[in-house]
Amino acid sequence: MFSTAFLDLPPLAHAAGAVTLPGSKSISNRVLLLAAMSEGTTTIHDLLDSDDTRVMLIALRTLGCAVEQSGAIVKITGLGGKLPNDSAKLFLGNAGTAMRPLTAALAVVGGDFELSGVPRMHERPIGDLVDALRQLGCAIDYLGNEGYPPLKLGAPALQLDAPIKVRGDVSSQFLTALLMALPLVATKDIVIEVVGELISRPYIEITLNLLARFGVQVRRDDWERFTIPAGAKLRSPGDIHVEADASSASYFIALGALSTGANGHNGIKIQGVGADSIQGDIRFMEAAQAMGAKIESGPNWLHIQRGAWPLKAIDLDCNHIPDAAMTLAVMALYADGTTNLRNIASWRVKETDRIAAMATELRKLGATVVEGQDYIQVTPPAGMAGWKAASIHTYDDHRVAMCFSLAAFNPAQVPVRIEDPKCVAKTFPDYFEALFSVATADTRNIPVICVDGPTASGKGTLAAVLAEKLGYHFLDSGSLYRITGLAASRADIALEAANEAAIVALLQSLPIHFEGSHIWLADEDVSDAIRTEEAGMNASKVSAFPAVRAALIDLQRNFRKLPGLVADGRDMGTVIFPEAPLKVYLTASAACRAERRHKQLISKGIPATLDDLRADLEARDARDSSRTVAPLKPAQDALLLDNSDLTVEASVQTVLDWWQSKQPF
Ligand SMILES: Nc1ncnc2c1ncn2[C@@H]1O[C@H](COP(=O)(O)OP(=O)(O)OP(=O)(O)O)[C@@H](O)[C@H]1O
Ligand SMILES: Nc1ccn([C@H]2C[C@H](O)[C@@H](COP(=O)(O)O)O2)c(=O)n1
Repeated sequence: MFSTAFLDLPPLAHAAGAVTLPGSKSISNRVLLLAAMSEGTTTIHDLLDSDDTRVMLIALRTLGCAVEQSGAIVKITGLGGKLPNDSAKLFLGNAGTAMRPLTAALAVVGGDFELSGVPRMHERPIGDLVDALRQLGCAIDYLGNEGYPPLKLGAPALQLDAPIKVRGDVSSQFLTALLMALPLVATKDIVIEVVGELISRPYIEITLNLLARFGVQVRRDDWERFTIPAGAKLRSPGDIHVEADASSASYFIALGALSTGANGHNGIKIQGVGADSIQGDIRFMEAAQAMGAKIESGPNWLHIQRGAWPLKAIDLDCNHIPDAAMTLAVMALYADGTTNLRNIASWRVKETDRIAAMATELRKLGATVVEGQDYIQVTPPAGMAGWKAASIHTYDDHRVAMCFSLAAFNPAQVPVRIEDPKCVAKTFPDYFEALFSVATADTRNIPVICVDGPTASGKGTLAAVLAEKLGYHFLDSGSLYRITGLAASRADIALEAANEAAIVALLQSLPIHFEGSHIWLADEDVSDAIRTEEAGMNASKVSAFPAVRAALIDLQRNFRKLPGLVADGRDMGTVIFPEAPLKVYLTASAACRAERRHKQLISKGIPATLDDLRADLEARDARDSSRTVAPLKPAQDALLLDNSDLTVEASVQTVLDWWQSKQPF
């Protein structure tokens, strides 16, 4: 997951390949609650691991439910509707799929409970559910604003005779919550009557479908009256598999519709969900097809290719696909006219006011947007010149972050900044990794920051922090020369010009691989072995051989991958990435560098003297600067930074400021 303050997406060119999507949030949290409240043990496969499922799991454990987790398999020992802990405070983050159903289940079972969430959760209405539960005799008080969480629940005095009326036109989660809770107390037939037109019906279908899997057949009369039969009991189905999330699939369906192929592949294959999914958002497929996507489907998979181009503008009632419809609003940027998405009032009470958020952010990109209480109309930017690079505010809303990533395919090739990318953790923590696994950019558009300079100037330290802050890959090019020197020494090959060809042959056979900050040679972690002063000097010697340098060029350039790269070394800016948009030449006085290296070695328990270290590093710099090929020197367009009197933090901030000054947002 990208936990950076922002993630800059360079203009993306193509996309092709396969993605396996995480489990559905709606199914995951429903299954967790049903499993916890049922009799028997349920083994849940492919459960979504995200913020919203995590708060549900914590809540269930707090209530005394036994939960065993091993990877994507979770085993729940059901409580059969009886809670070992009937007094608890539950924090439910911003998970509507936890807050609403848990409120209903705990209110009917009874106890002393407090349910709260993040500030936005306390702005999301729950009054209609509370009103319905109070009709049943549940004891519920508001601890903050009337109609909103946090809530306090007490012991109920249940009256099950009269039909329970619940509004269906604000959120279908209220009805879902009642449907899942009432089997816990169904000593007689319990009737629920929906007041107002029921929105988001497909989510109710998921609920009914899953209740049936847990042994409860709800009788439905149209979409107005639901009866939980007397004697209904939740019983574990044993094993249950969670489908991949159809709302998450919408981004990759859109991607297939937008992009041309790459690497000899055409289209996007989505694994884990097919056209016969029980999730309502799968009908996003139809909307995407109406806009031009070509879609094939099989058991648990979809394959999407670009069809009509530009996409066709549509006018659609999106009530049945409220979440996935946000993706249509971004696809509308690539359409041949104005797209009108109607009947989406529920967007206003989701993670944020999604109509306002989408309108604001689409306008930043150059679109013309008209918004109403329950609709949004999007007209694409006028021609290439109409597109603007934009920093997209994401409102702590995962779907805003994910759908706006698609704007990076704009024909004007302007970059898009996604603020707070970690908000995708709500449903799809590795969304951007999945995107980068299928998307490609023109290599020249993938940003590289080069940090070159003499020994112990702090290049590695600076470059690693920059990479972490920007979410970029990191290339420690010196490590490649160090490994080469180490391997040659171990093979008893003297580091002399006469052995250049033998050293290159050895280098080409080396099974080097990188894992985070660790470097492996076959199955040996050589991260420490290559860090000695001797290894540094040996690296300097082998790095003077032109054939060794040539053999390492492609390997280094292959580090230039989405979303970007920070590379440190001696010739990053002059030879390996000469067209990099930012080149930093980092220096510090020899005395200062010797002192830093001295401290570094002493702190690792390695004995060293200051004078020897200074002599060594000056000898190394002299060799590195005087060699014939790719000598150490600043690139002509490098910015010089002497950090003798700067802290690491100050150096990092200086370079980040330089980087920001080059961005269009
Ligand atoms: N601005 C700074 N102020 C103080 N100490 C620093 C600064 N930058 C780096 N250091 C420290 O200096 C030491 C050497 O830094 P680092 O290993 O990053 O240098 P380098 O240029 O990558 O070295 P080499 O070329 O040998 O790989 C480290 O202990 C690091 O913490
Ligand atoms: N791009 C590079 C990186 C490193 N080298 C050589 C010269 C250095 O003395 C040696 C070790 O580098 P370090 O790990 O200390 O950064 O490797 C080079 O020639 N070109």
